[in-house]
Order: sequence, then structure tokens, then C-alpha cells
Amino acid sequence: MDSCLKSEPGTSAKPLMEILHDCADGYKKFTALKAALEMRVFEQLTVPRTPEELAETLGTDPGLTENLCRILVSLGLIVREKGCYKNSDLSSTYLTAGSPLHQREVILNLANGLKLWEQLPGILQSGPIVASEEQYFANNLIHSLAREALCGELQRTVGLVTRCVEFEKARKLLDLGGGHGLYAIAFAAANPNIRAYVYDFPDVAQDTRQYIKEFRANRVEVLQGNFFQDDLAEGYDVVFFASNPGGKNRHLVPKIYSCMNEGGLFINKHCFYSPEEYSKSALLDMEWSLTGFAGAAKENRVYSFAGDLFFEDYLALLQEYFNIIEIHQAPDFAGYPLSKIGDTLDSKIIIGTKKTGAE
Ligand SMILES: C[S@@+](CC[C@H](N)C(=O)[O-])C[C@H]1O[C@@H](n2cnc3c(N)ncnc32)[C@H](O)[C@@H]1O
Repeated sequence: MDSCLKSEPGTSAKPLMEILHDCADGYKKFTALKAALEMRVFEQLTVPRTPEELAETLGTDPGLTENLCRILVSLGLIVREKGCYKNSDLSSTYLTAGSPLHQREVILNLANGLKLWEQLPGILQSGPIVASEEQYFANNLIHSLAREALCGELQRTVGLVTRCVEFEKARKLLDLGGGHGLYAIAFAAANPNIRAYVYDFPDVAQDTRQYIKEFRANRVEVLQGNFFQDDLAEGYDVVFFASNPGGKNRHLVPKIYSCMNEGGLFINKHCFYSPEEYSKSALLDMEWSLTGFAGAAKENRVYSFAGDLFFEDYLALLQEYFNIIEIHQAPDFAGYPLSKIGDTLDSKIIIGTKKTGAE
């Protein structure tokens, strides 16, 4: 015991302290950012204010408010000029409630995810927190995905599809498991002849309608159902299928094929695995495994479900039904590695046209 007081440890504590520093630093920054959002600091700082003015408007302690402002300056979220604070371009664009690009839902979703992590010891003992698939999606996740997609991934993805000649000729589009429906909304906006249908669970429909209203998309409608069990209707010239359970499942391929017109365009946008691939991220695998669906069984790697095919096998299956015209890798379209869903993780976009007589 005494030797512990006299000599330094044989193993340096530096790597451990670095881990702890990163943990504490990230947590404090996140908490400060979330507090600023909750207190509506960014709404107040659309005009320059002194710390005293800001504290008075918010009803907060002036000294602590100044501390918060200094943290936000260090993060590049506000700037200080002539004794006043005001929003930076970053926060004006992404953190003020009036902006269509605001990321409040993404931050809320990250906070919800961290609350789940706090339950990790119990989850390790008793297994994932299970909800119905419908309940799982009918929370803030849809809004978080929507706002995050608007940061660039949606525009890049839509750009890759709309340049296809088949898209120009299309009249009827299905956004399968479309959730927020922003992809359908953007596709309809890009082609005035398109009527688009967002297919999702009934519980998600009201959220989808909210986005249809926000973007005044009068050629976009909602279809309610469970694509594993229900009919998809028919006559689609384009089917867009992104980030869904079933996105790598063999049983949905013939079903999608049957709902399309000859020569129609099928776009599959998912995160695939190859047989030799063990994991894409240990942290994301754990986050994925904290919750389960009653309905589509998750596997313990991020974005994996029971019955998923590996990329090569899924592509071979698709080739029986579609002529594959383009495959895009994540850097061509994906967003930034930010939240648990919507990151770059080897996602691919596969674009094919419907073959004749593959039934
Ligand atoms: C991760 S979100 C993806 C939303 C959108 N496609 C995107 O890429 O941002 C998955 C969506 O698929 C829907 N979904 C999942 N399983 C479904 C099923 N069996 N039938 C219909 N919709 C389903 C969920 O409700 C959710 O809105």
C-alpha cells in the first residue's frame, strides 16, 4: 500500500484520463447546447444582446448566462462583438425554431438515446426494451430523420434519382416506409407530373401529413399499411425504399416488383454488410441493441434484421427482377456521421429498372 504513495504507477493513467476527459467534455458540451435550446437562447440572439439583456429576457442568472454564452462561443454557435452576443451562421441556420433546417429534433433524439444508455446495466441483464414496430417509429425519430436528411443527404439522394430518364417519364411514385415523406415530397416537387404516395404505419400518418402541409405538397398522399403483411397497390413508375426493416429482405423484392409498371425505377437505399464484416461500430451496435421491435426482429449489429441478405446476395436477387443501372456509395450522397440513424456507415443506393416477365 505504501509503495502506492511513494512511486508512480508502473502503468500510465494517461490513456484512461484521456478517455474520461473526452467523456466529460462531450457530455458538458451536449448539456450546454441542450440547455441553450430549451431556454430558447438562439431565438433571443437573432439580434445582438449583452449578457445582461439576455439574462433579463430569459429570466436567468446573469453570471451563469455569461458562462453559457462563453461555452457557445467556444463551440462556434454564437459570436461576441462589441460586448454583445449574437447567433453565428451555423446556429441561425440549424438551431433557431423559425428555420426549416432546424435540428432541434435531432438533438432531442440524441438526448432520448442517451437516456436509454443510462439504463444499460438493466438492459444487459434483462434484454432490450421492446416496443411494437409502430410505437418505435411513431415518436420523435421520424422528425429527427426528417430534419437531419434536409442537411444535404436528401438533396443529394434526390439529385441522383431525378437525373434518370425513367424519372422524367414517371407519373406515380411510392415512398415505401417513407415516414416523414420528405423524399416523396422532394420527388414530387422535382417532377410536376408525379403523384407520390407515402406508405407507412397508420400511427405515422399524422406526422407525414404535417410535412405534406409544411411543404405545401398537394400531389403527395398517405397510404397506411404494413408492407410485410398488406398490399402495396400497383401501377407505380418509381418505388423509393430507404432505411427500412425489410430493405435487405428477400421476401419484399417480388412484392415490390409486382406493384411496379414495366421499366419502372426501383431505388433501394440501405446500409449493407458483406459476409466477412463483423461490425461497423461497436457503439452503434450497442445503441441498436438497446431497443427491440415486436414485429421485425433486430439482429445485434446496427441496421440488421433477421432474414437480411448480405449485399452481394441481395444484389444477385435484385438482378433477377431488375436491370441494375447505378450503384452509389455513401460518400456520393450520405450525410455527416452525426446521429444514430442517418450516418454514412457504408450505405448504398441501388437503382434498377423493372425487367419484363421476371415473376
Ligand atoms: C428509419 S424510417 C425511414 C424513413 C425514410 N424512408 C427515410 O429514409 O428517412 C423507417 C420508416 O419505415 C416505417 N416502417 C417500418 N416498418 C414498416 C412496415 N412493416 N410497414 C410500413 N412502414 C414501416 C417506419 O414507420 C418508419 O417511418
